[in-house]
Amino acid sequence: MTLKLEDVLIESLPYIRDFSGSTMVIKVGGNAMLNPEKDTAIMEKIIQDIVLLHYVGINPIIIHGGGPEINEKMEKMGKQPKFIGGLRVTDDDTLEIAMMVLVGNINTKMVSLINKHGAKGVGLNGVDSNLIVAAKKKNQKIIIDGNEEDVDIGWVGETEIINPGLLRIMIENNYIPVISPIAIDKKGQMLNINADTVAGDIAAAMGAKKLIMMTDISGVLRDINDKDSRISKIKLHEIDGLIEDEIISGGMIPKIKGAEVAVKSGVESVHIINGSTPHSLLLELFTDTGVGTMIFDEKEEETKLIDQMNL
Ligand SMILES: Nc1ncnc2c1ncn2[C@@H]1O[C@H](COP(=O)(O)OP(=O)(O)O)[C@@H](O)[C@H]1O
Ligand SMILES: CC(=O)N[C@@H](CCC(=O)OP(=O)(O)O)C(=O)O
Repeated sequence: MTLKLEDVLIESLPYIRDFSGSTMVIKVGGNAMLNPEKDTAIMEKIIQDIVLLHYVGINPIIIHGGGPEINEKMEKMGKQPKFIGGLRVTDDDTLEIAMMVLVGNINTKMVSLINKHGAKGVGLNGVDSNLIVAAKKKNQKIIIDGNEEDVDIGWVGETEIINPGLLRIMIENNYIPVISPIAIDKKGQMLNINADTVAGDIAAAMGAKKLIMMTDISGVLRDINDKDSRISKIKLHEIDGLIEDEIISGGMIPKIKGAEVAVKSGVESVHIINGSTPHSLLLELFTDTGVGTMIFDEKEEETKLIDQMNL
């Protein structure tokens, strides 16, 4: 059945009413926004949707990734990308490349698209006004040839403090902040930090209503080889089991952990959706059809239901 435009608009009304005035953190993954042809068509569609959110009264904060672009640049420079637990092993050169790609390239492109569509974008990274203060991540234990070894993964950050003052000023003044996942430590050393981790931390610090993570897959799959096995809802207490049973692996680990941090801090729900499906963000937020995986705290849901019954 094709819905008429007026039906679609009316269906969105309760959502717009509920979301207007709230802050939403939107994490746009590198895989979601760049198609293999490297044109900016998908990125532009995502940005159009975000500008629309802005004009219906939502305060969007964008965190972007760029993993595949960093891989490509590294390979061009003769370096082999390496990941441990979903995090990039980052030596001096890799940090330079990551900053070049994230801050210099992707961030600027996204801001220019926001401006093109009539809103005011501002590019930031964790160094600006000490937005993301991090510490170098401790050595990671991994199994090599059956033996447990301690591996230094280099200039990778683990969030210590988020200073959201600058973000609040921007939102109050109608700017859309676009944040690259580069952090700074207390001695002034730059650190590469996973964009999902940053998104979870910023959503928590800003008391966001929702965190939306846009990736290249329709959500968390029970079987990674079966695209019809999407888990539509994950409760907070189910997360550890999904990691232990290795249902969730690789790049999905920092995503679900970022989601956990956000929900534990009071963010209503986190949604993992396929950003390369055009306008999936609008479908997820403004229609009755959920398109991805929603992560939430069942205890909060129960309290909300009881509150509604007592009204
Ligand atoms: N259970 C799972 N369901 C879905 N994707 C998974 C799962 N486990 C691992 N993944 C992997 O996580 C990837 C998404 O993470 P990542 O590549 O880091 O994306 P992004 O660049 O959008 O952050 C998927 O493409 C998939 O390969
Ligand atoms: C430490 C670490 O892994 N940093 C990430 C930062 C970019 C990122 O997170 O990009 P996606 O969202 O596209 O995966 C990296 O170097 O790839």
